Amino acid sequence: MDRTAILAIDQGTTSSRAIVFDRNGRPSATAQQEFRQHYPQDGWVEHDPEEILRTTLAVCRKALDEAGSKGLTVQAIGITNQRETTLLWERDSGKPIYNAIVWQDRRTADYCNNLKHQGHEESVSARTGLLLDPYFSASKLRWMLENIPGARQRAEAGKLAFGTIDSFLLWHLTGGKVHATDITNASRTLLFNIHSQQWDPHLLDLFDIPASLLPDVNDCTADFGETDPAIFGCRLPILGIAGDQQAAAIGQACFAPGMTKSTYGTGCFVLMNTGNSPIRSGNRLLTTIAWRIAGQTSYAVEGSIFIAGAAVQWIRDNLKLITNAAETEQLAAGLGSNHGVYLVPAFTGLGAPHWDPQARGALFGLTRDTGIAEIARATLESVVYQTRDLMTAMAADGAVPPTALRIDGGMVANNWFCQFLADLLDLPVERPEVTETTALGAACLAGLQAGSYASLDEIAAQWQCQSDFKPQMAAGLRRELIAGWDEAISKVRTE
Ligand SMILES: Nc1ncnc2c1ncn2[C@@H]1O[C@H](COP(=O)(O)OP(=O)(O)O)[C@@H](O)[C@H]1O
Ligand SMILES: O=P(O)(O)OC[C@H](O)CO
Repeated sequence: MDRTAILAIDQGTTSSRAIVFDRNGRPSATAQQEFRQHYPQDGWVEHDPEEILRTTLAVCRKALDEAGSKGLTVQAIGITNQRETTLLWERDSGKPIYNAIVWQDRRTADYCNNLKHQGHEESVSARTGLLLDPYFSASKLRWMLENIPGARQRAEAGKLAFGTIDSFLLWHLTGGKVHATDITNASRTLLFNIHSQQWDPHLLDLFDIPASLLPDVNDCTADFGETDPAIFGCRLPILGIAGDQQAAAIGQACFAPGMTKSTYGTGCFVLMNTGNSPIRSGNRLLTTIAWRIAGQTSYAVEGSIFIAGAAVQWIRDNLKLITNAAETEQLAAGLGSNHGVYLVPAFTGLGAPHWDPQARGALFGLTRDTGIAEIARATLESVVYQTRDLMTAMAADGAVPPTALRIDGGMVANNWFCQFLADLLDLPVERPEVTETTALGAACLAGLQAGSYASLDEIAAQWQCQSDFKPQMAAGLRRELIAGWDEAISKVRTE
C-alpha cells in the first residue's frame, strides 16, 4: 500500500489550514487556526503577517505530526492562498514593513476611480483580464510605497520584496532563499499581462511600481524550493502553488471548457473553465489564468460575490435571529415559499456582474407576518440569485454552457440551499465527496510535479460526487422568483 502523502497549506482569509492528503486524494490529517482581522479604519482590512506565518507553521506541524502517527510519509508540499492580499518585506530580514492589506480592503477606491476617469480601464483590462478595482494588489502595493515612510526609497534601492501570501510563505518556508510566485497569483495583481504571461512594463509604469520588487513567476507545478530544515526538521520540496479559487477548480477537476465550480465560504467565487484561450467578458466578469501546468495555460472566467456565508453570519451575529448557521436549513425548508421577502446583502457594495461599490444592503417585501424563517430563507436565496446573475453573465459572454455546477465551501452543508441552487439555475448541482477542494487542488498540483499523478485525467478520475441535486422547480415559479430578485436589485443599484 502506498503510504506517501502531500501536505496542502490553505492560507485563507479567516483561517490557516493544513491538510495532509493520501495518495488517493483523501484527507488524512487536518489542522486549522483562525487569526485576527484588523479593521484600522472604515473600509480597511489588514492581517498581521507574523500571525499568518505563525498560524500557518503551527497547523503544518500539527498536521505533519498526525500524518506521521498514522504512518504516512509526506513527500511534498502544495500551497494555496487567499489571493490579491498584498505584502511588502525587507529582503535582508524577511520582516514585513506593514500589515498585509487584504483583498477586501477598499482604501484605494478613490485612486482607482481616478485612474478610471483618466481612461485607463480599457488598457488595464485588456492586459490583465481584470478591472480597475481596489480588490487587486497593484493599488495596495502603490499605497504602501506612498504611505510608509522610506518605503519607496528602499524599494528603489532593491531592498524590499513584494508578494502575495503564497510568495511570502514560500520566502519564509525556504529560509529566505526563494522569491517566487505562481502564475495564478501573479494574474490577480493587476501588474501581470495574461497574454504575454509576464509582468507588464506599462502597468508597472502606470502604478509606479519598481520591477525590482517583483517575484519570479512559475507554472503552478514547479520546483519552488525546499523547506529550511529548521522549520519542520526536514527538507520538504514545495512543488505546487495556486490561488485558492483556482486550486478549488483543480480540486473539483474542472478540466474541460464549460466545467464550472462555485465555492460558498464567506464570499462566493464562480470559475468556469474557458480552455486554452482567454475570453474577454462583455459583462464585467474577470478573465483569469486557471492554471499553467508544464507550460500549458488554461483560462477561466470568474465572478465574485463578496457576501455569501457572511450574510448567514450577519443574521446570526448582528440580528441574532439564529444561533448557528445550520439552523437556516430547517427554517427555510419549513416555508412553502419566500412570502415575497428578498434580502440584497450588498453590505460592501455589489461585486460581479454589477460592480457597484456604493450600493448597500436592503430587505424588501416585509409584512406583519414576516418572521425569522422568511429572513433566513431570503438570506440563503440571495446567495443563489447572485450565483444566477453570474451564470447568466457567463452565458452572455459566450462561454460553453456547463452541464452541472460543482459546489464546495461551508454553505454547501445546507441541503435546502443546494436544492434551491439547482432549482433556480435549472442545472444539476454536484457536491463532491471531498469538500476541501481548495486544499485538494494544491495537493494535486504538488502530486503532479512529484509524479504521484501522471496527468490531470488521473485527478479527474479520483473526483467523486457525494450528492447530486437535480432541478425540480416549475419554469413559471422560477421566472417569478427571478423577477422579484431583479426588482430588489434595481432598487439598491446606484449606477
Ligand atoms: N449549514 C449552513 N448553512 C448555511 N451557511 C452555512 C452553513 N454552515 C456554514 N455556513 C456558512 O459558511 C461560511 C463558512 O464557510 P467556509 O468555507 O469555512 O468559509 P471561509 O473559508 O471563507 O472562512 C460561514 O460564513 C457560515 O455562515
Ligand atoms: O480566503 P477565501 O476563501 O475567502 O478566498 C479569498 C479569495 O481568494 C479572494 O480573491
